[in-house]
Order: sequence, then C-alpha cells, then structure tokens
Amino acid sequence: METFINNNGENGAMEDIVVEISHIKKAFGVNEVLKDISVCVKRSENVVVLGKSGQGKSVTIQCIVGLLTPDEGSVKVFGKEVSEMSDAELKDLRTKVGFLFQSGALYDSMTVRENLEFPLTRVLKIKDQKEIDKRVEEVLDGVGLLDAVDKLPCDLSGGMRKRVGLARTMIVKPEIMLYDEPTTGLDPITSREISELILHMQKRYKTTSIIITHDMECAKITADRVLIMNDGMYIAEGSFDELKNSEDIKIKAFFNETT
Ligand SMILES: Nc1ncnc2c1ncn2[C@@H]1O[C@H](COP(=O)(O)OP(=O)(O)OP(=O)(O)O)[C@@H](O)[C@H]1O
Repeated sequence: METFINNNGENGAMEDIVVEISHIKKAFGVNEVLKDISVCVKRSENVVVLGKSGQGKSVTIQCIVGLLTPDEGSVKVFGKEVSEMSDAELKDLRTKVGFLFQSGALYDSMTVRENLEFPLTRVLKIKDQKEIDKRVEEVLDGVGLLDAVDKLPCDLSGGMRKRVGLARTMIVKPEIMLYDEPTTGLDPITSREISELILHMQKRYKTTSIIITHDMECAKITADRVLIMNDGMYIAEGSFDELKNSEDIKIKAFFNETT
C-alpha cells in the first residue's frame, strides 16, 4: 500500500486522501497565478490556506471543483482526476463538496427554513417532509439558531446570516467543505464565533475542510494544518504554532506583514 508522511510524521494510507493536488500551474494570459502547487488533504482534516490577497487561493479552490482547469498538473478528488470527469461525475462531485461563500449567499425573500429546505428538495430531491423537518432542526441546532427558523435573512445580523449559510451548506452533509474567507467583514467577536463553529461542524460531521483566509485567528482556531501561499506557491506547511514560531525568514516576514 502506498503511504505518505503526514505533518505529525505518521504514516497514513493513500485511501485517506480525499484531495490530491500535484504540481498545478494556472495562468490567465501573462498573469501566472499558480506556479507550482501541490497538496494532499486527508479525510476529516481541516487545512487552512493563508495568503495575502490575489495569491490564487480562490483559483485553487475552483480547480478542485472543476470550475477552472489547470494548465499543467493534476487535481484528484476522491481518487479521480477532475479534468477527466464527465458532466454527471462533476455534478456528483459538486453535491459532495459544499462551499461557504463570503456573503453566505442566502435567498433574501425566503425564510431561514425555506433557505434550508431548498437544497434538500432541489439538490437531494428529498420529498419526505418529516425527514426535511428533522434535517432542518438538526442543522439549525448545530449552528445555535433554532429560534431563527421563521425569520427572513434581513432580520438577522451578519454573523447569524453566516451561520445560516453554513447550516445551508452542511444540511446536504458534504464530504468536503470549502470555505472562502469565512470571517471577512465580521467583527472580531463574531469572527471568533464563526471559526469555533467551523471547528464544531468538523467534529460533528467529520467533514474534510479547506479554509482560505487572511484571518490569523481563524487559522489558529480551525487548522489541523496550515499552508502559506505566496507568489503562486506554498512556501511553508505545518501547524499554526509551528509556523508562527518559525525562525525561517520568509515565514517570519509573512507573519509580520499580515499581523
Ligand atoms: N477567471 C479569471 N480570469 C482571469 N483572471 C483571474 C480569474 N480568476 C482569478 N483571476 C486572477 O487570478 C489572481 C488570483 O485570484 P484569486 O481570487 O485566486 O486570489 P485570492 O488569493 O483568492 O485573493 P483574495 O484573498 O483577494 O480573494 C488575481 O490576479 C485574479 O485577477
């Protein structure tokens, strides 16, 4: 059996790897965004990608779900090359991968309940109302918002909307969660709450997560492993504390510039 060495120095089975990115490159015209990116993400792991704005973090995520195709290199999810997937396989992949966008992306004219029912009826095609009610209740309980079930998004705070956005993504029980700047635009206390919730959801649903952020506290709270992205490459990898306390000049410079 093929093995890899994880960041604790332990051997792990290749079957535990859900996302495997090898030497991908991506340019838009003369703009070389991804120059050489490789990473393996294991089942149930929270990997945080830290990087300044415009480094290609979102481009990497779009390559994972087949919205963009790398110019070179390989992206495998659940062991299959994404660029070789059929339309049906891509559709299936996207039901297994949940996104939490910066805005939370809720439908303004729908109540919280209706927002949560939408992916169950439209994506999973569940018809049993009892099953729907059970899932809505369970996921709202998970994000601490059972009381808000009949409210409209406009009646919620930014942090509450983000929680509902998270609930709406988690309700289909994705195997992989992609978080794009989950705490941007939130005050420090709410940011901390959302970061703790991301950790709580990982523990509760055993989801594999990739979290892209500039927020050091979010990285500290949520990450099993941190990658630092700079100029289209990962320049460092380790636990948050390992990187924060590193004597490496590049890593020190990164932390000094971003904190
Ligand atoms: N579809 C596209 N067409 C052309 N250029 C693109 C496209 N998508 C991204 N880019 C460019 O790729 C670069 C990296 O963008 P990306 O959104 O991945 O950065 P990021 O690291 O996620 O930054 P931020 O934290 O600001 O979101 C930017 O220069 C952006 O303009």
